[in-house]
Amino acid sequence: MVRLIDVSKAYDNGTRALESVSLRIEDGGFVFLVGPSGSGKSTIVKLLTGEIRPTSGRIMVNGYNLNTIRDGQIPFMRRTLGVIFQDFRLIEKKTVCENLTFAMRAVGTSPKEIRKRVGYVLELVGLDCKLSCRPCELSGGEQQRVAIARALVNNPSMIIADEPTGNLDPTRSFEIMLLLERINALGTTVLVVTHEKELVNRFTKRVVAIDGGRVVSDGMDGYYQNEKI
Ligand SMILES: Nc1ncnc2c1ncn2[C@@H]1O[C@H](COP(=O)(O)OP(=O)(O)OP(=O)(O)O)[C@@H](O)[C@H]1O
Repeated sequence: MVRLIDVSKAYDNGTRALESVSLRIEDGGFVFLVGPSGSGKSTIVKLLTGEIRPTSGRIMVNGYNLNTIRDGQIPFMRRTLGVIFQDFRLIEKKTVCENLTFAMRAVGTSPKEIRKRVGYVLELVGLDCKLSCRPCELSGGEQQRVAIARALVNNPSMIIADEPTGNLDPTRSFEIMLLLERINALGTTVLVVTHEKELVNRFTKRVVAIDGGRVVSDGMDGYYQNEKI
């Protein structure tokens, strides 16, 4: 479970990125986080991953209190999260299989478990036939599916997808959202940051909208309630 309680963030140059944000995402939830450019979406993601600390307020992520967490515990907290970015961030010189294996070796998984899990996640994202390809041999949508598979290999409780469809055409974007919906149905909590209004409107999901660093709406309607956003 994720909780932000009255969280504010001012950067070193004085920019007030978030003002008293409170947000709760239950285990197994699916949430779209939407808002215009500069509204504070990435700041929320960075706070959740422990990349930055809040100026005030409390943050809990999957059982870790980020206000009191020791530096040595941050890698363990991060293992509860799988993060996906707009630009995929795959290792270009490695094959699909090696990209996934690398992420699992980094946390000390046994070779037997790696083989089993890599096969499972690649089948889940529909890329089991591409395991020997390098990223440059794949389409944008396929590369994003590899990035999703990599985020899933270590079995995180939650996937955070930061503009996962920003580089994809509408059909591929919809397929990626369907895949994230399927992953959510299998039990993983999903937070998707996006500005793609049409895409959000195709799903009936909780939509949290932020503007000027504040939560301006939070509802299950599956559409932007605030026309300005
Ligand atoms: N490292 C930083 N130092 C100073 N100000 C920052 C920093 N990072 C972000 N900001 C400012 O904080 C505010 C929120 O930025 P943030 O990146 O969270 O917005 P966003 O909603 O993710 O925007 P976008 O959709 O364009 O990525 C903006 O005013 C931005 O200029």
